[in-house]
Amino acid sequence: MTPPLTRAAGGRPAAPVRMLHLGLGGFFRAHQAWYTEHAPDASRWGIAAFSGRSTGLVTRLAAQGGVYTLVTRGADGDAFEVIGSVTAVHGGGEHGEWLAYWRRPELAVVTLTVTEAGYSGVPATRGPGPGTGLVAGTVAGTVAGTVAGTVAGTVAGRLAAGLAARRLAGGGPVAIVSCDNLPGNGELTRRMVDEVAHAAGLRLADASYVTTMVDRITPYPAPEDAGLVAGATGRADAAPVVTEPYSEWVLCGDFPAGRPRWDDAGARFVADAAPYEERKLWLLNGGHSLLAYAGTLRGHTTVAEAVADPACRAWLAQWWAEASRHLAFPEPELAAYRNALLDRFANPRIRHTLAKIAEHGSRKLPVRILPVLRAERARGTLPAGAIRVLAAWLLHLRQAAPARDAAAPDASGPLPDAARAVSFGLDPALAADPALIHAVTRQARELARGY
Ligand SMILES: NC(=O)c1ccc[n+]([C@@H]2O[C@H](COP(=O)([O-])OP(=O)(O)OC[C@H]3O[C@@H](n4cnc5c(N)ncnc54)[C@H](O)[C@@H]3O)[C@@H](O)[C@H]2O)c1
Ligand SMILES: O=P(O)(O)OC[C@@H](O)[C@@H](O)[C@H](O)[C@H](O)CO
Repeated sequence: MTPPLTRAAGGRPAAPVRMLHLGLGGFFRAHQAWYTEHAPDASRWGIAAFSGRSTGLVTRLAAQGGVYTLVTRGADGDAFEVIGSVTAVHGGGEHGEWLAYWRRPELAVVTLTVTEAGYSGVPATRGPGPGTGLVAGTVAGTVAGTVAGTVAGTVAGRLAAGLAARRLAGGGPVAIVSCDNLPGNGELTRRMVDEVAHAAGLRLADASYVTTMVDRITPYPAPEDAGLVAGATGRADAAPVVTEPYSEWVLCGDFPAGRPRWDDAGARFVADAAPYEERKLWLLNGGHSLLAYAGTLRGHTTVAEAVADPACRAWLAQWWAEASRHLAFPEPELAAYRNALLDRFANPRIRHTLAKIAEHGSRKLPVRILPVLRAERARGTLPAGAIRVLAAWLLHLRQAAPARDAAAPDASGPLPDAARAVSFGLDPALAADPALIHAVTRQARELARGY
């Protein structure tokens, strides 16, 4: 029988907890935990990671002391590495433990990967922005209850409760680091926490909200991963993660209580993360969304399959040309970025499903596609690449069963009406642009007929 992977057998000694993480998924374990593992001071920086709600992964990881195998999957083979930076794992319902970590004076950094949905109600725009809509009596009541030790349902509520508990315990400032695919994610997090705290009348410990651009394609784990790891490493791991070789982390903000030396592991600290966020969100994530909707219409199920199709590649090139016009990088640098991206998308050994990427389009398209669409409309053009994404999404919403997106009800009925209603849901100004709605409708008809 294959012996199990444990901290004592195959791992390394656990580091003291000085970091908290919310959103114990695959990406956190392939990215932030990996950078921490590779920092030269890793032995001083342990992470306590909490799931959103589920406990399956928590149970499996806890049984092996938090360690797991990271499989780095290149086009020509796999590399296996045991990651030991996660010292403790908890289910999202363990609120007493959550608050106890916040009260520890040595806590310095809190990271988040809670998906776009974790920021629901907060418009994903830069700057102070309008009200977040999170201020409801129920939310305020929940936060107040959490401080007393009961259940908090939202990301903002959990953070506010933690900061309130820290203030009561006399703890110093911490850094809160959002690692989700949203522009200005640090400021966004600050707004939602402040609004909830204000509504609940909570006084919070000081926090620095760090904005980051994160990048490492990490598909949802597949059932066969565990067997593959056991065969290659001789250890039975119930919770391995498969990721691509490429990795990038750009951070902007202060760490008042210190941080691991992530820069020595390849992370970059910059004065303004916005250009990096835009490049990644528009070219990579926007490209993903295009393939997720238009590639699926052509019968593909993974990113690699879709980019092997000349029609999809041409659509991608068209979208990238439009987006690149509005990015703050020299064209040769963008060309190199796009070429590298094409190789990453084409990695045939990474099984990244289009169905997973297609989820929650109404949260994703506003940050991945709309800034480019608006900039193109402002210069009087009808950008075919961006319009194709909207048209393919519209068809996806009309076909998806069961509907997984809040916009699905708007997508029924005659196509022009559906195009207008779905566009209105993204941004009322789009629905008031007849040339655009006409172009989306025409493109949807063409896509529906098939190429
Ligand atoms: N997977 C990638 O390639 C990748 C790359 C860059 C960034 N990201 C970011 O990381 C996020 C997570 O990706 P993943 O692949 O780990 O997904 P995943 O589905 O494996 O994990 C998501 C985690 O977030 C938690 N979560 C979801 N909603 C929550 C909520 N409302 N409150 C608290 N926790 C919540 C879940 O419980 C789970 O632990 C993405 O949505 C994206 O924003 C992912
Ligand atoms: O994780 P999501 O759902 O926000 O988006 C799906 C993909 O576009 C995304 O996960 C990318 O693979 C990732 O952002 C690459 O760094």
